[in-house]
Amino acid sequence: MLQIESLSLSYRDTRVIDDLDLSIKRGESLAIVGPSGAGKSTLLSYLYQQLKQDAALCSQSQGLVDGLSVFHNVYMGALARHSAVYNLLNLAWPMAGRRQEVELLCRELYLDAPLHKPVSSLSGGQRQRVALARALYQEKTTFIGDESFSALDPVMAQRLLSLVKARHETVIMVLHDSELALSHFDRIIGLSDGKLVLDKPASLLDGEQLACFFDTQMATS
Ligand SMILES: Nc1ncnc2c1ncn2[C@@H]1O[C@H](COP(=O)(O)OP(=O)(O)OP(=O)(O)O)[C@@H](O)[C@H]1O
Repeated sequence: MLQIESLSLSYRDTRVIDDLDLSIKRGESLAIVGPSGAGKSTLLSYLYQQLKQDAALCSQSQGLVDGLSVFHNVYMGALARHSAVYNLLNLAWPMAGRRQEVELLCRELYLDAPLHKPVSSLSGGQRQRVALARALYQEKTTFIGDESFSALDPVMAQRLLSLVKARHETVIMVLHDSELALSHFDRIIGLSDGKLVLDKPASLLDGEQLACFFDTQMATS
């Protein structure tokens, strides 16, 4: 699906991704781990740029429009699937079918906030689920997520990850949770200072081998 060779990325004079080789196969679930500043988000946005025709991105910054409702924010995921006129009409006067779709999706994500509520009044975990719903509503074959579950408890994170995997052929995610990476992903890659220092099937790894890729575990070890 994607083959990257000798990739280097910089911000001004600072090298953030350094001489990285990576291939990703269709159908894989790939977790990206690494301490803060290792270059995970930079690599993820590069992957999205390469795959965006078929991929939905759920980024760390979320990109929600605070003044707009849950419905409007989620519906934005479908803008590319409809004509401009249809979108304008539907954003002004939401159609029953679209409302039902968004409502059902929110229910599947255990998001109990009313659809008309502005996202500015939601909790961090609710906002994260609105961003997730918008990405799922794009109905792409690949999901690219940057710490998409960081504001949720581990049980909820596992439920939502299962849902994301059921709806996408390929899943690529930056994770800050070694349990989740080990239990739900086929393959784990680890970054350190912009270099790819780990690339193994999750079945060959354990929590101890991953500890150095997580800031909290580094701080407590
Ligand atoms: N827009 C930017 N301008 C300048 N430097 C940046 C920018 N974005 C990221 N960087 C730098 O690039 C490096 C890697 O950042 P990146 O966000 O990719 O790391 P990360 O592994 O995702 O970190 P975190 O886990 O904290 O989100 C960091 O040193 C960061 O300061």
